[in-house]
Amino acid sequence: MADSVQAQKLVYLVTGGCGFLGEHVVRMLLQREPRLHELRIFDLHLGSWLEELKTGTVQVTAIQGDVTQAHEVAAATAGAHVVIHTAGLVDVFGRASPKTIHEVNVQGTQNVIEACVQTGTRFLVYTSSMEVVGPNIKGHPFYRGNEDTPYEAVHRHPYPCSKALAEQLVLEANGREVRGGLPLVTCALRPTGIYGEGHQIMRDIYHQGLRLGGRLFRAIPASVEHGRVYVGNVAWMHVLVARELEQRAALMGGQVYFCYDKSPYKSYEDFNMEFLRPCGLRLVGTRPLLPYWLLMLLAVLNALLQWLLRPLLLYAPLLNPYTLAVANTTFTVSTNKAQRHFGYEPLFSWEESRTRTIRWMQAKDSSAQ
Ligand SMILES: NC(=O)c1ccc[n+]([C@@H]2O[C@H](COP(=O)([O-])OP(=O)(O)OC[C@H]3O[C@@H](n4cnc5c(N)ncnc54)[C@H](O)[C@@H]3O)[C@@H](O)[C@H]2O)c1
Ligand SMILES: CC(C)[C@@H](O)CC[C@@H](C)[C@H]1CC[C@H]2[C@@H]3[C@H](O)C=C4C[C@@H](O)CC[C@]4(C)[C@H]3CC[C@]12C
Repeated sequence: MADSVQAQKLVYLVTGGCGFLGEHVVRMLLQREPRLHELRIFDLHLGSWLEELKTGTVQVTAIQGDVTQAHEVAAATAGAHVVIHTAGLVDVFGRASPKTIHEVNVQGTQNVIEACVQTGTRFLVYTSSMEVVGPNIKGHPFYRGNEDTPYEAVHRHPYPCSKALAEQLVLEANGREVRGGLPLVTCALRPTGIYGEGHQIMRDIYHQGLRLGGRLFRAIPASVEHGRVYVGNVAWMHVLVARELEQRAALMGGQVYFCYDKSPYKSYEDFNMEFLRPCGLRLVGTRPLLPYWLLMLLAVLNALLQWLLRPLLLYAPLLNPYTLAVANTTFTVSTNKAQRHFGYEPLFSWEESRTRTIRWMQAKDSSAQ
């Protein structure tokens, strides 16, 4: 793309562009992709903040649409040079049915692939997830592994199953002929737990702490490492991959890359306290206050309550059997494949990532008061 773009201006499509990660990808493209002519933002729910983006030199086109509707995806894709597909149902709390999760994450991704083939779009970057790999249903730890580390990736939960299927579709589509006779070039990025400005789960945990008098009670051993990556660095990796995919198609096409940066290896709870402590919360206990079996019993009761209440209301607490198992299983990555293949270096240091996230939390806190 580097050769051809000097003459032509690029059209990008970002699906899920109004989501937590999607918004950062959109803003990063506008800031750091000088060859952009048009940026199409496709989402089921368009944000009002999109209006502020329409004052620049890049044509910003907001498209309200559903990835499960093939014709809507095809219409949004027609004429695009690159598709960054972040749209998805990120649900591990039982809010959506397994069927809906599959329709959005798997069929939606298939629709994006077919749209690229039918309309002649040659470059597709898919936002996959660490959960394609693990933690698996056996609770096997993945300790500072990389893209080549052997690991039994067996899943039962609808979300990781859907992400694994979607990723497989994307990678298998690499090399397919698109309209015009050239090959489709695809790759998949696997973020670990993303944090940063706009992270709803962090906001939920903060509000849970406020309801408990400024305290959170340790449920996970501090020794259980959970990989986290700053949203700005994940967005940057998406922009970089999209830029390099044509020039390095032979190397990058059909590849997966973990998203990583210099965020420290900590337990999920201890990592969150990096941002919640400056907001006045404290984590009670140097080790879990309740034994794992009792936590699992509470998690199962939450799942039962969710099922019983479903006809009346949506009860979707953070603690359920799946979230407890994931939080309780070490899963961290240590890799430099993205650096080796396309020169990725984190754009934001750990200190910058932490400061930005704290500022966002505190701004949210003050606006909520
Ligand atoms: N948040 C994380 O920690 C994390 C980690 C790894 C991977 N991911 C992946 O990153 C992507 C974005 O995740 P996120 O955390 O920003 O989630 P999010 O829910 O904030 O954003 C998803 C976006 O997709 C849109 N969307 C959902 N269904 C749609 C549909 N049918 N048609 C069109 N748009 C639809 C939503 O409206 C939303 O704007 C997902 O594919 C997710 O699997 C997220
Ligand atoms: C109630 C306690 C046990 C509390 O510690 C639960 C935390 C739990 C809600 C999170 C622990 C690990 C998180 C997941 C992980 O960061 C990676 C993910 C992959 C991504 O594709 C989607 C989000 C997620 C599944 C993320 C969701 C929240 C946790 C399960």
